[in-house]
Amino acid sequence: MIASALEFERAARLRRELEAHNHAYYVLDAPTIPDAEYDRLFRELEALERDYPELATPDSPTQRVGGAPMPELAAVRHAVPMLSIRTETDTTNGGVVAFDTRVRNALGLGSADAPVEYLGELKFDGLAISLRYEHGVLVRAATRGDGETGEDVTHNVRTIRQIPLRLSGKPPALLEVRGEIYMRRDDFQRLNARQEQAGEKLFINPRNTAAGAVRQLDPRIAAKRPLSFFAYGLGETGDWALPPTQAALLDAFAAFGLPVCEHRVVAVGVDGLCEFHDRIAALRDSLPYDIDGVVYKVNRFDLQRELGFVTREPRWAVAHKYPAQEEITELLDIEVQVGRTGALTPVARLKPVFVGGVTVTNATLHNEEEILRKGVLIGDQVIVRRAGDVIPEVVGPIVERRKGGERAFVMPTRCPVCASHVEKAEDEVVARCTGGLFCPAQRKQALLHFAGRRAMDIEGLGDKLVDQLVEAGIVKTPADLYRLGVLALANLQRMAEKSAANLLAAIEKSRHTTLARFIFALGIRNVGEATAKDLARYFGALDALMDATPERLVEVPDVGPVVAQSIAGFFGEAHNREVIEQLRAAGVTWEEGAPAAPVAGSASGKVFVLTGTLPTMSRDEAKALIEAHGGKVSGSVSKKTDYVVAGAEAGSKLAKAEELGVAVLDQDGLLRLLEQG
Ligand SMILES: NC(=O)c1ccc[n+]([C@@H]2O[C@H](COP(=O)([O-])OP(=O)(O)OC[C@H]3O[C@@H](n4cnc5c(N)ncnc54)[C@H](O)[C@@H]3O)[C@@H](O)[C@H]2O)c1
Ligand SMILES: [Zn+2]
Repeated sequence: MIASALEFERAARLRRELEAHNHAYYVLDAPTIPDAEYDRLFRELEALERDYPELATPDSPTQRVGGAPMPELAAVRHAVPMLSIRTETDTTNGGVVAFDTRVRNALGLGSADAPVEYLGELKFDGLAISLRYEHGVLVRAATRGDGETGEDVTHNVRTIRQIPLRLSGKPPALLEVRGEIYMRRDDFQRLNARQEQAGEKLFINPRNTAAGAVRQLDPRIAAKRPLSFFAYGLGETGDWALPPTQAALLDAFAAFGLPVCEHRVVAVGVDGLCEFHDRIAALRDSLPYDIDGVVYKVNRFDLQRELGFVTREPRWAVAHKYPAQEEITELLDIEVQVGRTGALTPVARLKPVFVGGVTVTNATLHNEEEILRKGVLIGDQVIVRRAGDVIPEVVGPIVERRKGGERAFVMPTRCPVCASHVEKAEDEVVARCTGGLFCPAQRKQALLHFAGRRAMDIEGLGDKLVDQLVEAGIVKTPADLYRLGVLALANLQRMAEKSAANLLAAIEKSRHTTLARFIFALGIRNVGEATAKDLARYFGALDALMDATPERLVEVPDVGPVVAQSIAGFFGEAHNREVIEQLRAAGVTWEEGAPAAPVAGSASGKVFVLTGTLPTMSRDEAKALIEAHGGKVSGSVSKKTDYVVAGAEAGSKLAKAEELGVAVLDQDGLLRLLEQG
């Protein structure tokens, strides 16, 4: 066949694209498409070049390994080139049969000859490295580069604890060990958690993070990235009398103190390889690191030598890949889910995609900031990753594939479940629905909290019962509890008449409570039992609390701006007020008193901060004394602080007071002030 202009152009285009992807992957360590997509393009070009040999060029990506070395790093020539491995595309056992047949034919074996012995290994998803040991001492580490010339990365590799600087046992005078540097999945997650905390860019996946770390110019950066290593092959070996097989070589490596993966098996013929393939496939998710497949190698070195090489790969090895852990799909929409505590979580709705062995249709995006950080737009082509038993995630968009119709996600200002307003505290990343008492998404949580022992104390209203009551639609808000009858309860599964009567009695008993318990029972965010008590004491009556402004609320002892905002936000939501009215109408009562008389004491209206150890008073005693004189004690020093009371070993708060010019008192000074006013 003669290639038409169409095929000619397609091949040229594929070469250009693959070239650009090689650069992004091998040189920048920042690929923009998943490996699976790259492999599809690569195979398309291979097929074109096979069908139309005149399209093949000597510089085609199908003819070469890796990418150009970085000029900033010193070049290292590999005496024994670092090759690629042919990937068997047939994902069934056909691939194994084809490989075994090729090997047998090349070795001139007939059907009467014994099956070939192979070594099955894992195909680690990391970065190939060549370690040169002279007289047992690590003298140089080099990347693969373009296979002929790599980069000197000794300075970084020395920081990897798993790579011995000196071999143990009786190593030969010269030994080049080849292997894979990779990052464990848990190390990767911890690293990203640290990045997130520091507000820094998240890494995409373990492979590119490992490769990026090894190719840093500054070894201090590499030292901070937790890297691991497995040895699996040989470069230059001088006059070392080689072990006879790959299996024996790996044992020798282990004896030298080099890490060797435990999952390796001598497999006899096609059946042995298939068994290994299936066993590892079942194990893959539970391995602590990513693998993209298994590798089969002819075990005997004399046979390997006989088989030799083609352009970029040995004839004696083949890789069998597993389903990709990263794939491309379309981000159809971003929906918002409301959790039990009212947290709003954006969830990516994806065009179904097969990745990591399962079909994925949605993935969490955690929060709004995460979406901004990843830069994904609704309608984008995105990379989806599912590795191990980690939940699927959207890695990022493929920006080059945007068509212009994509749109940004906007966090709703109303809860998508109950339409209450949504609030996001200044120092929080999570947005929340404020309709705690009313929101169906938060119903179960709200009821359980309401019925809790330290709240309304409704005995017998636990997890299972709340589930049933909510799922049967019998109870929607706490107020509905007080309208329950025996009839409704009798319809529930496994509810005996006796326990129904007991529950109703417990509900009845809870009808009369205290204001503090009632406030706590409402489940206002950041309002615990102690704060509820303070609020009850300070305001005396519920209406006064409900109408208090944030400015007024911060006057309550121990209530800061964040708590004040939660309280005001909660009562600002009309739905919550409705439920409170219903509770009152249902006969829930408590004693109300007068608001705590503002203590017209000597410290009235003044804000104090306590720090260090006072000579005779505990911190609680000092606080009680200040409050008894009408003062307020706050936890941190600001411009609003009137006095800092400093004892022995006062720390940063004292320094801050001095910096802001706030008056500083010792214990005597405090006592004098409170006495005299
Ligand atoms: N996403 C992109 O843009 C992009 C671009 C270029 C390459 N790639 C990916 O890179 C890979 C191609 O690179 P390649 O030429 O290195 O081929 P390869 O990764 O498929 O196979 C060769 C490599 O396998 C590794 N390996 C792991 N375990 C091994 C073992 N037990 N024994 C021997 N070797 C082992 C070695 O590092 C070796 O260099 C493909 O997976 C491709 O998808 C992706
Ligand atoms: Zn809601």
